[in-house]
Amino acid sequence: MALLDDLKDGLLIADGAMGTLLYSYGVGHCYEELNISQPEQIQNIHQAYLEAGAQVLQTNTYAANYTKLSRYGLEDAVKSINLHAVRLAKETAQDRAYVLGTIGGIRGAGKKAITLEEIKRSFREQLYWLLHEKVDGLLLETYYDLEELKTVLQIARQETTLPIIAQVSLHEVGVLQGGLSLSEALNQLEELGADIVGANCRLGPHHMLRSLENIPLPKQAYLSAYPNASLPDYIDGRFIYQSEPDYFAQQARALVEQGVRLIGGCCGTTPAHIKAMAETLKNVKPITEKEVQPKPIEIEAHSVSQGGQEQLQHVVRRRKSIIVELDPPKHLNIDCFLEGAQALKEAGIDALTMADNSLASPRISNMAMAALIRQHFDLLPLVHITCRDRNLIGLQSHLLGLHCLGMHHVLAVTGDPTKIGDFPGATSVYDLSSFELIQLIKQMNKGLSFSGKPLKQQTTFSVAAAFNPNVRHLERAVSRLEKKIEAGADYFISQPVYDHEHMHKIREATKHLPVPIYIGIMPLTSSRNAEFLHHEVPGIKLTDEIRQRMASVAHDPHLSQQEGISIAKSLIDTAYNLFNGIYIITPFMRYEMSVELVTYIHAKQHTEQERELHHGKHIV
Ligand SMILES: Cc1cc2nc3c(=O)[nH]c(=O)nc-3n(C[C@H](O)[C@H](O)[C@H](O)COP(=O)(O)OP(=O)(O)OC[C@H]3O[C@@H](n4cnc5c(N)ncnc54)[C@H](O)[C@@H]3O)c2cc1C
Ligand code: MET
Ligand SMILES: [Zn+2]
Repeated sequence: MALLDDLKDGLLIADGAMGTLLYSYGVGHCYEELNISQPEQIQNIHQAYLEAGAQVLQTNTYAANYTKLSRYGLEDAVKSINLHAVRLAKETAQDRAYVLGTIGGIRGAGKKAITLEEIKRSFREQLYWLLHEKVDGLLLETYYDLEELKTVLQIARQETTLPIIAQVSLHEVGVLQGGLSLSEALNQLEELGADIVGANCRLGPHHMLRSLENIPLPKQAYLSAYPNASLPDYIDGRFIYQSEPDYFAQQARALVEQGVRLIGGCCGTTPAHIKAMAETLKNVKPITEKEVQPKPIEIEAHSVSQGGQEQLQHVVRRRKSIIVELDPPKHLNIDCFLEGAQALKEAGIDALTMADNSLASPRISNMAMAALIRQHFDLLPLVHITCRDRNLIGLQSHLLGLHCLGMHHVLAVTGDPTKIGDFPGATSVYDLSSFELIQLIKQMNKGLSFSGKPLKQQTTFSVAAAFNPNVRHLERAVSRLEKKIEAGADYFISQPVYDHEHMHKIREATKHLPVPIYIGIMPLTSSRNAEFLHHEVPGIKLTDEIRQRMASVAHDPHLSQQEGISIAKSLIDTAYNLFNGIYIITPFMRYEMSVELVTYIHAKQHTEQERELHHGKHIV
């Protein structure tokens, strides 16, 4: 409790970075493992911070949990790494500094698909050993995801009465990923029992200061800040931070004027920064009152109409609806694509879906082709977006571009692996999973970027997600759909299905879902095509009967195409009675096959309407 007593009417100077300092010395391996293999190196760092004037030291345990250590095969070393870390810091500190057991956020800047259950397990184990070794307090730091920080804070609060410092990290000034204001986040942390609340990392002193300006002093808790030294530069393959200790010290003073009482440094800071800061703050007293002009974060979002365009998920609830996939060409002769789009428009489809480099092979950008078909044929484009080809920056810029072009229908998918495409060595990005991409788009629909920055307008995306029903355990695929709905999916589009019985099973397994499904139908073009799809394309399985039917006409290309159409029609007959949405996938730009199937569906609809009319008349 002494630490908190000291803060009652004074400041506490904390230490600076551990990780980036080790990195600057050339350490390229797990930093926390050095507690065991190079204890003197860690103690030298503690010693240097202590001599610089730090009154609070952090243990070298930022990533010393099961989840992060397992990346180095060190998952069994959680206990020893944490125990050693506390001993090293305490031996150095003696009675001259407090020792905080540090536990870093796991989810990091992108909300990686790691469950809270796993985070809790990892956290509990590390917490146990840090408390066991009698630290003076806990430093929960670098949490970009508030949900994660709140979860672990509650666990820590139950386990100890020691001082707990809870620090978030921000991408943008004053606002958390997801759009919550820093002030509100700190409020919530205080309510959950954090003794000191604040922010660390990511922002240099300038942006940290701007983030803390205009936020009120916490009610009971104290305020902390551990800014980075600067923004990092990338020189000769290494990240370098500007080293300007005097500037850092001046900014630290300004931070104290905003109410900060526990002040240290994060990435890029060194003992020189802490020394300059300690000297500058020597006789400085904390502020006790702060006048704040509350400045609510202006989302300024207003929605933009889609020009009367009804979203597909509503259309398909109301009536039968057909969408057709026609993929952009892999070459620059686009005549055939445009002819196909025109023919499909005339056949009366609801939307044309265009893959995003499907099978991981480059095609003309679907955004460009979408612009062309809208311009030429006033056809509704549905643009697939994969997480494979664009990082978090590229994805957002792509989505903003689509919105500005008036393209509001997207399908959010992971993307086929590059291994199966034309460039098997190409990198795959996967900054986001398909679930996270759906969430991102839905956040943009609220007027916020990934980092919480206001977009000044709400996007109006209607978001489809992928459904692969061709799996052994259908219930598992359905539970993925449920998660996608939770993430915000408005409707589903499925892989092609080639089995009548399975189609009934799919209907049974999905009928409870609150969102509609477009069921996939792809006409086969030949027996070879059928065999390839069956044996080599992930997510597609054909029945023996269908393969035999195609094999029986293998000698004649025309007959093969006819047989393919006839199989597709019979699958449509089944699908038609079970689902309102039909998704036809055009094989090899043979759009005339898709046109024939669309016409077939319309004829069915027509007959049905006639029958209903007739029946109705009869009743009257
Ligand atoms: C309608 C549709 C359109 C598509 N368009 C494109 C496109 O334009 N470009 C492109 O490159 N790819 C496209 N794909 C392929 C798609 O990206 C991959 O097939 C993807 O892995 C499945 O969809 P998802 O991205 O939603 O995956 P998710 O459901 O998020 O699955 C991601 C990972 O989980 C695994 N997984 C999926 N289901 C299960 C399960 N039941 N149990 C355990 N693990 C599972 C998968 O193997 C995958 O590795 C499309 C797929 C569909 C259905
Ligand atoms: N305190 C930790 C360190 O300096 C925080 C790092 S933030 C990525 O290593
Ligand atoms: Zn940092």
